[in-house]
Amino acid sequence: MVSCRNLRKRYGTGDAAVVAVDGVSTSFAAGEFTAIMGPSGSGKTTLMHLLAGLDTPTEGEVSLAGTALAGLDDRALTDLRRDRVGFIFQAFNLLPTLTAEQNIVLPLRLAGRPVDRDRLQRIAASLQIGDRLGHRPAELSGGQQQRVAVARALLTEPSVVFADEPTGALDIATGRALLAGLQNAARQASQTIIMVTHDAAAATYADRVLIMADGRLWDELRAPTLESIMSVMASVTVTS
Ligand SMILES: Nc1ncnc2c1ncn2[C@@H]1O[C@H](COP(=O)(O)OP(=O)(O)OP(=O)(O)O)[C@@H](O)[C@H]1O
Repeated sequence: MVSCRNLRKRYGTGDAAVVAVDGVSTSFAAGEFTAIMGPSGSGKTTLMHLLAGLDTPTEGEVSLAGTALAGLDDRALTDLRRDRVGFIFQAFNLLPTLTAEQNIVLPLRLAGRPVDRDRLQRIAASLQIGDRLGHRPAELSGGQQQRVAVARALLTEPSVVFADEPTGALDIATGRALLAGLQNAARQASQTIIMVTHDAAAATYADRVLIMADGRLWDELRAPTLESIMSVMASVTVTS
């Protein structure tokens, strides 16, 4: 569903240049839930942005939902993202003048697609924001805003969902509900989930964990457990 080959991203030039992603090749199957882990600065967010077409690689290729991103103009890329991709990022990008519910249904409205009210209610209830739907973002806590962004990403049933630290601002119970929701989206709706996290407990919800170090893939775990993740993370050495 998503794949990349020899992906490289360099920021800046000369002495100030930073190679954030340094030759990554991997793929993410339909219905697979992958967590990306690694030390701060190891390139996790940059890799995710490249895979999502939010940033352009210095070298290498990305294919998203069967389409090579390099061949797309801005308009085609925007259409592909709107139709096939959901985002759960740290910046929730909620529109301040709209209510939570209006924010959640906005992508469907923009695409001219009908809103399944039952599904909306189910997703909102599972994320524990069912009683906050009439509120504007400024009237919601950070964690509630995050869950509104998650509901917005899941409602359209995109083929691929990118999540950047989705449990960061949540209490443990709500975080688990969110992770179980992502796991269900992968298992039941065959959505491909790609999640960056620092939280090993969160990563155990994934089918596999990619561990990055210095912009490269350091290791890959299938059917990860807390123990196996902690063990690999402890083995990561950072050279720069
Ligand atoms: N726009 C940018 N311009 C210059 N350097 C950047 C830019 N974005 C990221 N970097 C650098 O690229 C490297 C990888 O950053 P990235 O944000 O991908 O890491 P990360 O693993 O997601 O880190 P964290 O866990 O701290 O969020 C870092 O050294 C960072 O300083």
